[in-house]
Amino acid sequence: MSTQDELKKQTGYRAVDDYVRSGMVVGLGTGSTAYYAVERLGEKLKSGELTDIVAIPTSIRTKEQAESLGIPLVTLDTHSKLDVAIDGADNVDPGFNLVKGGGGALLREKMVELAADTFIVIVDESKLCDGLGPGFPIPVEITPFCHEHTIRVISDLPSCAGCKPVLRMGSSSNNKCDGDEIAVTDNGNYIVDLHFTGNIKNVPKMAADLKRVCGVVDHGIFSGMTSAVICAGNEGVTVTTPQKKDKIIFNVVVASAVATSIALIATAISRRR
Ligand SMILES: O=C[C@H](O)[C@H](O)[C@H](O)COP(=O)(O)O
Repeated sequence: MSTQDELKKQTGYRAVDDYVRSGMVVGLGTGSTAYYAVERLGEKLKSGELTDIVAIPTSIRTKEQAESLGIPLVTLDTHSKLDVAIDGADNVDPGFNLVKGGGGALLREKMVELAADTFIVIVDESKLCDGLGPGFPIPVEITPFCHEHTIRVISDLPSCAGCKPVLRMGSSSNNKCDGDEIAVTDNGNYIVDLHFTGNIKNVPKMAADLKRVCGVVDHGIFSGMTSAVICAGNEGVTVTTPQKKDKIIFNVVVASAVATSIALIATAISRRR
């Protein structure tokens, strides 16, 4: 197993160990990192450490893996609310915005993960970035009908200015666009990968603009959804939550406000003397 796979395994196992309890409805992500969370869940069900679990897979690949491990599966049609969903990501920025869909599963992932009370993102440290855009192209799932027109409409959006749209070829589960055939998602759609050379200036605006294009089914920007990021690196595994980060920022702001006030009072006192 490569070092990167070892890190992926650490995050996948940690997510199941920390966040999955007996009796839960669990969303199963897609990709080489989520693979290990599914593996761990199967292992714990088999050993009896976890019982009474049902899971919702986010792709045909994950469904097949879960079935092979004997994990009981349901769908959003019968279970509209999940306790927890665990999935990888292609990029994570400091504001917990994600790029997903490198494996072509973004639509089912977003549907399932939006329905979860807690959404745990599992990544190795190579996925962390300063800003979305240059690190990984933004996948957009579009209908096959007149897809060239839809791609033109997307590239004409002011919020997508400067992006290079590339229709995904070959397998939907890589963003390399190799192969002679257009890649088709589990939902029968195409994917266009938007390549940016610099950081996207206004991620929420771009996400909203993309969503409004008729012909776009959904996009791979997942904002405001993350409950925690479990990240494995050479230094170990860290768990970061938006609340924890806000608290740190708040503490820094309060500390600097207190320091400024003390300095002002000290200056005022020394002037009086
Ligand atoms: O469509 C695929 C998903 O969004 C994956 O979660 C994402 O591409 C990360 O996959 P991996 O863990 O294989 O890097």
